[in-house]
Amino acid sequence: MAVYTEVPDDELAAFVARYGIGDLLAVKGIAEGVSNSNFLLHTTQAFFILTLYEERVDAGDLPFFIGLMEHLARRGLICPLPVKDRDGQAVGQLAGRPAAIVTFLDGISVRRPNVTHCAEVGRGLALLHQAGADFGMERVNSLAVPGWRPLAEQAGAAADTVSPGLGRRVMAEIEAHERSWPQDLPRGVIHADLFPNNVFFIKDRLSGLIDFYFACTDAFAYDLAICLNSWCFEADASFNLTKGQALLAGYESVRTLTPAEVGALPQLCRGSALRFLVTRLVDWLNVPPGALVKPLDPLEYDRKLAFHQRVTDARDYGLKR
Ligand SMILES: Nc1ncnc2c1ncn2[C@@H]1O[C@H](COP(=O)(O)OP(=O)(O)O)[C@@H](O)[C@H]1O
Ligand SMILES: N[C@@H](CCOP(=O)(O)O)C(=O)O
Repeated sequence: MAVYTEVPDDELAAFVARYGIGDLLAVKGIAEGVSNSNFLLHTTQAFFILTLYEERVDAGDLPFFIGLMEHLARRGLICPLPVKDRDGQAVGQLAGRPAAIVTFLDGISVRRPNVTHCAEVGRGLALLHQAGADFGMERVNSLAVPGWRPLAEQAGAAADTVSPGLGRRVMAEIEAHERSWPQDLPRGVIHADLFPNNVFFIKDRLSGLIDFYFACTDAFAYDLAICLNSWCFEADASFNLTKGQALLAGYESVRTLTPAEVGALPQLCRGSALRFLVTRLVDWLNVPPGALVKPLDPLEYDRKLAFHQRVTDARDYGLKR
């Protein structure tokens, strides 16, 4: 359960009162998520989500995240809308942390996506890329290639306690990407963490996207690679080509990939598997004492990486050309 920060009742009541969202009827810590502390608020008006931003989120980035959700909502994308307090501010301080309240989205996330879900998320991702096109702000991706080595170094020799030889495998992979990461691909606002837990469905139709706290300015095809990794593998680490085909076709029903993006896709998939391998590895080795959180398995991404290392052509992911 991701609740790192406990909030005293009186502080919470005073915080909520600033937002004019009715009186608090109930509050529950939310079990899902690993990055921030999230609470479901039930007030006399509606349900809301309260997020306390934890260490991984730089407070200086909050105007980008908040502004992005407002922008995407204006462009018709269904995503949480930050609520403003009586001074017109979306971000306040609660229990010593920056905190915000956003609207609650209906729908449920799926644990085992089917082919229809994959097609829907591909289409949704492309719509997000389009909707972000005229968002005026930029944010550097702090978890792009230059961010991987410091994380691997932080894990250090302890990586091999998770799996023998893991530290060496990760370093070799980082060096390969540092030498040859594709440049000049079409770029713009990307979600950068559009995993199944961050996408809601109602009856197999995508109903909303959440968790924009890794969003940044980077290559669109890298975002697509993150989705291929998180939506199209089976539990036994085999890649499901039908799901890959559906996800890519869903994406291209809105935005056609350029030849450069198609050519780069295998390396982008490899790199994005590595990105989640290294962040999970560091989290696995550093669970904060007392935090109610279950770290995610880094080796799931080690197995996915092994698959990508054998791929040479975007057709291996289901691209039809
Ligand atoms: N706007 C929202 N509407 C409905 N549920 C939400 C919303 N935001 C978050 N949640 C719930 O909270 C969980 C954790 O949120 P998430 O943003 O993924 O946290 P984290 O930033 O820790 O990853 C989600 O899986 C979902 O169940
Ligand atoms: N999606 C990442 C972890 C980030 O978790 P979230 O709860 O912020 O979506 C992973 O699977 O490693």
